[in-house]
Amino acid sequence: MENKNIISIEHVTKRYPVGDGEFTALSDINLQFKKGEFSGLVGPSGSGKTTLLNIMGSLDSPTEGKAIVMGRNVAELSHKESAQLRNLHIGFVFQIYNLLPVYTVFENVEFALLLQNINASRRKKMVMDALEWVGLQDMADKKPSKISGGEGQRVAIARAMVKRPEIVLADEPTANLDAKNAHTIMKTMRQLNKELNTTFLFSTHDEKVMGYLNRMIHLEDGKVRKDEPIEKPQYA
Ligand SMILES: Nc1ncnc2c1ncn2[C@@H]1O[C@H](COP(=O)(O)OP(=O)(O)OP(=O)(O)O)[C@@H](O)[C@H]1O
Repeated sequence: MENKNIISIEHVTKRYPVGDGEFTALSDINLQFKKGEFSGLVGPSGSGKTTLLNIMGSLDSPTEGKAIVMGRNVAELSHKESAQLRNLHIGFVFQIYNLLPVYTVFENVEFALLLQNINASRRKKMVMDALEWVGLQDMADKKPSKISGGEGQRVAIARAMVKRPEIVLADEPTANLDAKNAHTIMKTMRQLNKELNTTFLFSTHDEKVMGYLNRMIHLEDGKVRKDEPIEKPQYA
């Protein structure tokens, strides 16, 4: 996989039915991502960032074109196969996957492993390693209501990373965080990107997030306006 594209988006168009007509959220998008990239989709609200992340995460399919993720065309996968692709290879840091309030931090992270056949002691080690990556090993037994927003977002990163996925998709990961926490979680993800060669792809409006990216893809009205490599990110 080293030099091959881990994600390839080929002529992807996405239309949603609205009333009697349809709305084009993505229009003929072509993008390739290599393993280990740390890149982001940026653009105004409604430009199609989340729609594109959903397609890359095999949560949605294109109306036209192909999304090839780790060599698999997501539109051709059965329900079970796309669930498997997500469970084994893709970590999500999405607002809609908030932490489950009745479970502890440990259990929230462990959930990502329960669909895999991993014994309890190995799971425990993996969860504690993931909590250590984000600096929360001492908070394993707390409930989400007893930790801060920034810590909660770090738990979400641990949950996305615990299975050591090849790809992490993060939709506005710093939303609702103050500057200090935003920098902490971005530094954590950059570190994991370097250490584990995990491919990260963000959707963001946040200048702080942009300051860490090695590549910035500007979306506007569902089209790629600019695809910009960044030699020297501001913070990285
Ligand atoms: N299920 C849907 N049905 C109809 N229109 C939709 C649907 N999902 C998204 N859209 C529309 O597609 C466009 C792109 O939405 P998307 O959420 O991808 O934008 P975004 O760039 O992520 O915006 P934001 O930064 O506000 O999250 C928007 O105009 C949105 O209203």
